[in-house]
Amino acid sequence: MATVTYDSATRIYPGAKDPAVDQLDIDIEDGEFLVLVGPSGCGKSTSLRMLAGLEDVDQGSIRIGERDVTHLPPKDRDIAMVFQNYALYPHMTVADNMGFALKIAGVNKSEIRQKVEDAAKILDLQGYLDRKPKALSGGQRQRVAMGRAIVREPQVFLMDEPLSNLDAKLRVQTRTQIASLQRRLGITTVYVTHDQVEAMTMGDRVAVLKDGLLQQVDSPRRMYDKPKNLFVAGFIGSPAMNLVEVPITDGGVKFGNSVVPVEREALSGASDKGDTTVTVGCRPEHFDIVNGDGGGKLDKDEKASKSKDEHAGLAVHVDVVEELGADGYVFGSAEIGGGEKDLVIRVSGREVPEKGSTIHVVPRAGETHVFATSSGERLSD
Ligand SMILES: Nc1ncnc2c1ncn2[C@@H]1O[C@H](COP(=O)(O)OP(=O)(O)OP(=O)(O)O)[C@@H](O)[C@H]1O
Repeated sequence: MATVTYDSATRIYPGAKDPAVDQLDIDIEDGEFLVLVGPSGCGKSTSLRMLAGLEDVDQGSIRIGERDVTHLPPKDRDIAMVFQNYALYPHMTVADNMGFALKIAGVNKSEIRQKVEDAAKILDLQGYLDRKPKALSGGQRQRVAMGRAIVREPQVFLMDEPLSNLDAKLRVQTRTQIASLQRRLGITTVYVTHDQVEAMTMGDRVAVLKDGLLQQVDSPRRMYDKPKNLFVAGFIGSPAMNLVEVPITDGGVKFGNSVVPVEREALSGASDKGDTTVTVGCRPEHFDIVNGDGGGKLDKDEKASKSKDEHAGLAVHVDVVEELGADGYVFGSAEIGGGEKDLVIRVSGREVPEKGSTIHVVPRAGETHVFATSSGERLSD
């Protein structure tokens, strides 16, 4: 087991103008499950391949534990990689596939057999050791690829989209299995995915990349609750956070009729930069329906007592309703900051409003986010 340190690690592909990975700094703890996530082309595979030794590091360095591995060949790094396509040898049995790296390393036959059987037990592959990969399901092949990594008992696991060839249901099952297996083995793991749900459900911490630049590295909870900038706010969460540009006014920031508290210094910081607007964010589940229309949450007495709030509510015209069973999502539009803005609002699956109706909502106190419109940086706490 070991820590992994990216220290200003940079990769510039020959002939490229901009770095594919630009001064990446991440300290990964011993035994940690770190997920690299971001849109296509953001540099996550390159970052992983730099750690694997499959891509040059042009500036900066990478360490595994105390060892500087920046210029070591892959075989000397004590890592095991699980690829997207599994890269199993079709002519070898499952057992031979799993034990191949140990055979090359000169480990004796009985020890290899023991390690393969131990890994097969963990992965529920005992009954398949004599089969060839073509006689396995996608999920079983994926487990063989995992098994091949496990038998090597490496210091670090590297995984590049290992679930992308599985269907949606199996992907959900397998991600839970991989996450719990990793926790059991306690081996430091770096995992690449473009799927933010996968990132949030599997990682101890998540690192979001964009255009080769690290945007934020944090626990899934913090990433969701306190996105550092507009990009992370829009990327993490599904459906995405509602982000609306509104004018800066003296009393703070107005979202419909609700005033969103922002520290005075943060606002003056934004206006010092010449910004006349800020961007306010509110997640779909952080709106309260205040008039009961369509929301139906409030009984008559409550409605009467809430009558004051009705005036505070933002009128949202319901364009489309997506019913997902437990939840429903209202896709609507509202007038905010002098313009018509699209909004997504989560409602209870049993109380979805009619398409074409109007509901009134207020962003829940303490659940709004404020970002500088020009730089995208977070202004609110
Ligand atoms: N061998 C290469 N030669 C030149 N440019 C490359 C090479 N490999 C990747 N790139 C470029 O580097 C950038 C980062 O690529 P990378 O594969 O790391 O992205 P990614 O985030 O893993 O994307 P994806 O999710 O699509 O796999 C991209 O702009 C890509 O076009």
